[in-house]
Amino acid sequence: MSKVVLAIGGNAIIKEGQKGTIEEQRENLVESSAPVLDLMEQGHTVVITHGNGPQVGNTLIRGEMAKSVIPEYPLDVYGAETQGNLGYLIQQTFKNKMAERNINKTIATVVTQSVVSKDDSAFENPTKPIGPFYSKEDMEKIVAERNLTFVEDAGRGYRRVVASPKPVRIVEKEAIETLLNNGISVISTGGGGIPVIENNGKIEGIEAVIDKDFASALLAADINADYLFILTGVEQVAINFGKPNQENLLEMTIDDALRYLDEGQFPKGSMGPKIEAAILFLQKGGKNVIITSIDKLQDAIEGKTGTRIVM
Ligand SMILES: Nc1ncnc2c1ncn2[C@@H]1O[C@H](COP(=O)(O)OP(=O)(O)O)[C@@H](O)[C@H]1O
Ligand SMILES: NC(=O)OP(=O)(O)O
Repeated sequence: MSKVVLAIGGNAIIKEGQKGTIEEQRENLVESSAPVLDLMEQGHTVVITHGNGPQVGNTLIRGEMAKSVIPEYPLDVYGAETQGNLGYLIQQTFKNKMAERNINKTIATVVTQSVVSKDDSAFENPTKPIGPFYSKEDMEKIVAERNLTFVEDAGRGYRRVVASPKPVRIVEKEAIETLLNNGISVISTGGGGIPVIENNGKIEGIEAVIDKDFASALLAADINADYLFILTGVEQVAINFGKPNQENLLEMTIDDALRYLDEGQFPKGSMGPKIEAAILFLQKGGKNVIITSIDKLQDAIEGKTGTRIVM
């Protein structure tokens, strides 16, 4: 049986147009659980990683709005909060659904740190969209008052951006492997892992939000996963996305992917990092990497849909 890493987008847990209540997130996770449980039932070893873009942005706003009453925390600590919060929601929702289906397995969350380089140029050039989507008008009001950077995010509105350095090492890799080797399903590397740097032999947090697709690719390669699934809001990657001549792709070579990236087919804040993460996994020796939506997981594993990136 295969070892499968499933990277679930933060935007699948808080969907477009939703406010992000706990009820909404639980409901979205219930919906997401069935295809994952199918894989567990088939005997695959499952690692769930997840995004936190909407959630960490919301937590940041909560901290900023409450700062006259209670201390603000740095962004890495807010990232840790989202790992706990989402890990809890995922493990509880999935465990309840597993009980309904008599799947007798343990599922547990690992608070995960990802080492980044303090010299990463991303610290000078924020690109990671987090938090809610704003209209142009609302975004301009915020920018007039505060020195924040926003980008237009894949036609869905404007979002605040923060630094997103590349992960270079997953600190808790051995703990994750030990759990998997003992039959425990793992939720880890949430939000790409809590960003930390190495300083004189010690690790310490740094303010950023890591792209969960890069961190998932790194983890998947490190634990020799057979499959990396990057699960998002679309069934397939497309060229000319959203245009009348949109063409969905079942397979794409690395060369094609690099050419399309150059042409701007895959935006930096949304599909771009997923394609780059898929390439990273293959370059690190990974074999199967597929981008699809969670409801199409089974069809994608059978090669019927999704977009498979190949050497
Ligand atoms: N070329 C493309 N093909 C398919 N989807 C695209 C493309 N370009 C942009 N997108 C958009 O990017 C989204 C995925 O990015 P995002 O929502 O940020 O990811 P996540 O699911 O990790 O939160 C898709 O749901 C789609 O709306
Ligand atoms: N951290 C991260 O990549 O989150 P999203 O997938 O929600 O953008």
